[in-house]
Amino acid sequence: MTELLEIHDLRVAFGGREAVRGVELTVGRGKTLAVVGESGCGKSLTALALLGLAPPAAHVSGSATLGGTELIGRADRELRRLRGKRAAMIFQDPMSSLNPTTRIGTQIAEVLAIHTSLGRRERLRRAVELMESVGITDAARRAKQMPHELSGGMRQRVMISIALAGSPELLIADEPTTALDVTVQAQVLALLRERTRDTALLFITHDMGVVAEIADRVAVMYAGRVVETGTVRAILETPRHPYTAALLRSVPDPDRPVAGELPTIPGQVPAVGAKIEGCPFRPRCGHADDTCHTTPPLTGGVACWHPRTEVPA
Ligand SMILES: Nc1ncnc2c1ncn2[C@@H]1O[C@H](COP(=O)(O)OP(=O)(O)OP(=O)(O)O)[C@@H](O)[C@H]1O
Repeated sequence: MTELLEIHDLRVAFGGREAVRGVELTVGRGKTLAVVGESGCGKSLTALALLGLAPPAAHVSGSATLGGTELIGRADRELRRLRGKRAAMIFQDPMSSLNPTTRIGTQIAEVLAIHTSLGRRERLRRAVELMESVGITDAARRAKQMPHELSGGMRQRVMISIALAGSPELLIADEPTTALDVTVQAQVLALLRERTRDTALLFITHDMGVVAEIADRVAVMYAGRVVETGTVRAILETPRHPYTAALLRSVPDPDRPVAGELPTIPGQVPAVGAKIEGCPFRPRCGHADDTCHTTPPLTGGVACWHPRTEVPA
């Protein structure tokens, strides 16, 4: 059976310099895939490219199908129609998506105007209901407030309600809890888990604690490619790619990873557009040998010529 989202050889380049270098990913219906990797490895660009939201200077190629519909190369007009209805996205900073001078309730009602045939009064009533459904207390009063009058956690709840208003098949969340403090982060994650039971979720994060909390499967990205993919359990307990293992090394208990930043790995991620010969992790890898001068394909969930087979102690 085909998966809801199937990404094949996705590439994003700026003036011939590739930032995303042939991403392979799938997300099943109603499943949550966490995409992890160090800053700059192309996580956000991959997500933006799917919905036609990559910067205008970006050249996007390859294939991404949502329920069989090809997204790459589609006209802006068609992608606009698709966004919100079949796929929606929430970002780290809700202020960047909310209109600072419009009341919260009105903004939700505007989205409902696109997705439903409700009249104006019904839309406002439904907006308040949606706010209640994402745990916003005193919603009728808050609906009349401006975005800056709400806390970061409340604003993110509003964004989640807006994103889910059109009942999309796919929700993309790019570091949606990174800017929140730990308690609020846990509440927003719980809400996302609860509200996306029937929605496929592509969740971008650099926080392994969050991965264990939310995902069914994980894709690890490095230098614009997916280098390992597997179930949360397999990735956290028996990482096979040396990069994944390095990311996890400072996590004391794989069953209960600590929340926080990824540990730093000596060396640097190859720059955007840098010529990469063979395995992109080779210069930082303790297991590299001559074989690694040839690019390892992503076979059996891991792109490595020397995948680890042992269970880490
Ligand atoms: N408009 C642009 N022009 C040139 N390069 C860009 C542009 N936008 C992004 N890039 C480059 O593409 C690379 C990948 O960016 P992306 O935001 O996808 O990384 P990321 O993995 O999401 O990182 P982070 O976790 O920091 O958000 C970055 O190194 C960035 O500098």
